Amino acid sequence: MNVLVFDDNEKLNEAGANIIVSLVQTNPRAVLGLATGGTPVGIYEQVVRMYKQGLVSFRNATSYNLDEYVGLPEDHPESYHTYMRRHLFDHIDLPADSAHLPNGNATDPDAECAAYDEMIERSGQIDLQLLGIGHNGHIGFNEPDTDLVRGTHVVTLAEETRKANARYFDAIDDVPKQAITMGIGSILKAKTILLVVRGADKAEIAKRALTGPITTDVPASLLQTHPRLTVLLDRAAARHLS
Ligand SMILES: O=P(O)(O)OC[C@H]1O[C@](O)(CO)[C@@H](O)[C@@H]1O
Repeated sequence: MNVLVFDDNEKLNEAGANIIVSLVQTNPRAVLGLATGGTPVGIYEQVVRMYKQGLVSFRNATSYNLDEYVGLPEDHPESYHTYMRRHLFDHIDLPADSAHLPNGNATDPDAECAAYDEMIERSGQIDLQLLGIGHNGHIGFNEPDTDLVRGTHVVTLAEETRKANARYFDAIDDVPKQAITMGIGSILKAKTILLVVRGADKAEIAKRALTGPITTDVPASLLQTHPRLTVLLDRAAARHLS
């Protein structure tokens, strides 16, 4: 595990963006696993800046997002489809048909999940999976549980997750109760993983995830088993790590 701690969030964003951009520069056909939430916004800003400087092209790349809410229209301002367009896809040359997110409005969600896994498989697996972490240790929307699911699946969101994400909606009742998420197995199959953790409110879970026991109670703790994991933390999130 390669752990890097930053005093300055801009430097963290640049480091994260550099990892993504360097991968696509050396492998223009790279398969990127992308994340949403507050955590990666600054990294996407830096990726867009580097793209606009002509340093990289995503023309031949492919992306798969971790998750999408169930039942939210694709063009809802808080859908992850909209998020990705707003923060990244509208600003780079990644072809629209190469940018994949689960369809949270599929009439047959199980078939949608199976098809999503098959597509990732056909792309030859994810080269770099970008991840944030929930306060309860979720990655993607894999919530703490007695068992974790290997592939893409429909998940019922933990109340804590709905409360955390309520800041983006008018009211907590508007936050969807379910999502489609890539499973822990799909995440761990990525060739490299880039976990980003920011803020004092994530310090406790960062410590549990990175140094605590490997347990389904903290899904992110399974990342300790990955041979090529890089973690970027700001100083506040790293304060319980020695
Ligand atoms: O970055 P945030 O907004 O704290 O969210 C943490 C994680 O939870 C999710 O919202 C669920 O996938 C991720 O997008 C994110 O990485």
